[in-house]
Amino acid sequence: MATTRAARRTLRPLVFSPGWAATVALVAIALVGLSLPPTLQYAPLVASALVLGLPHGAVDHLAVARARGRPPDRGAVARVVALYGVVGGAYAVGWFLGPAAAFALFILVTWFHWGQGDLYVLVALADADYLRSLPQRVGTVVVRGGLPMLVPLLAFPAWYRRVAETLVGRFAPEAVGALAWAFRPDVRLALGVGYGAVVAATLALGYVRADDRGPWRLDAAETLGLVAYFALVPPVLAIGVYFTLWHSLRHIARLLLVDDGAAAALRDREPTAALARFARDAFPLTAASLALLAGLAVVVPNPPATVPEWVGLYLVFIAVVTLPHVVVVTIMDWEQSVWA
Ligand SMILES: CC1=C(/C=C/C(C)=C/C=C/C(C)=C/C=O)C(C)(C)CCC1
Ligand SMILES: [Fe+2]
Repeated sequence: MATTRAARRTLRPLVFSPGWAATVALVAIALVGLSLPPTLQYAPLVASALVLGLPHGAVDHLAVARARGRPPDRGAVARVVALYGVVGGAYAVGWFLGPAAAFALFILVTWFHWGQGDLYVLVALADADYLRSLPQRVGTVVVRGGLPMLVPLLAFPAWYRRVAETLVGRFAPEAVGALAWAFRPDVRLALGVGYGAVVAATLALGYVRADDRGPWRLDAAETLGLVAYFALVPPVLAIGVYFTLWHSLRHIARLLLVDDGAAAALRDREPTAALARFARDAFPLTAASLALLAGLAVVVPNPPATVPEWVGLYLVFIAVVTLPHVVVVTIMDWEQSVWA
């Protein structure tokens, strides 16, 4: 991977510490039995529309060319815009036609995408060379993506169902019934047992194959720490913090490393200058996204009226842009040999 050591060294503490600090703090708060007021629980997800969250995808139009080591020209930008129009547009129509299926797809796509984001960090920033084979890397994606997408279903099924209802309810409230099976205790038990087996097998194989145990220990500590986090912290708060300070921050670090100007700033130990470049690149499409979100609020059958309903609609919007975003990130994975 053609990223210089100096740039990675500047980046590493900035990438890992905020996510760790926030997860440890929220686990501690949960363990002492405190619960944050609902407004505060929604705050990180609301803030993600402006800070880190939405912006992390708003440079996709530049990211593919940069990952290929080329300056993004008009053609490259136009191709990504077309990808968003076609793939995102089709999926948006899908939400109107079959909102329950669209929700299930959202969960599966996020599972893959948040898993692939962590796989990149392990390989590129944490030197996880014990991940030697494709099955191990697939296992790692299943494990890492399952932390935010499956653990809350096991620990907080009522919350999970309520969020599903709020998303699906913008289109057809009764359609959520089609998902009832996923919340049954026997289904959740089976999912939990199967997932636990994949976690144990993936970590055990990594342990055996690790020459240097340091990166493996980091992987295991993050995995088990996030199991505790998603099992104890109420899901809307947990996902909001994870989306911004974990997934998005890590992806932004990846974007800085493929932007020559930002990488040079990182080599000079000027992370603020690197971040300023990112903010400038991300601003136009973040603003455009918020305008599209406002448009979506007008055309859905049941426009949002409360904060949770607005958050539900925001998540539908995120779902729609995440599908093309995953295509972009998967091409980056390919260019950067993340899977092999
Ligand atoms: C809020 C929330 C949920 C779903 C959140 C999702 C699916 C977010 C996806 C965000 C993406 C894909 C961002 C882009 O990278 C759950 C799990 C239903 C549980 C209850 C709280
Ligand atoms: Fe992402």
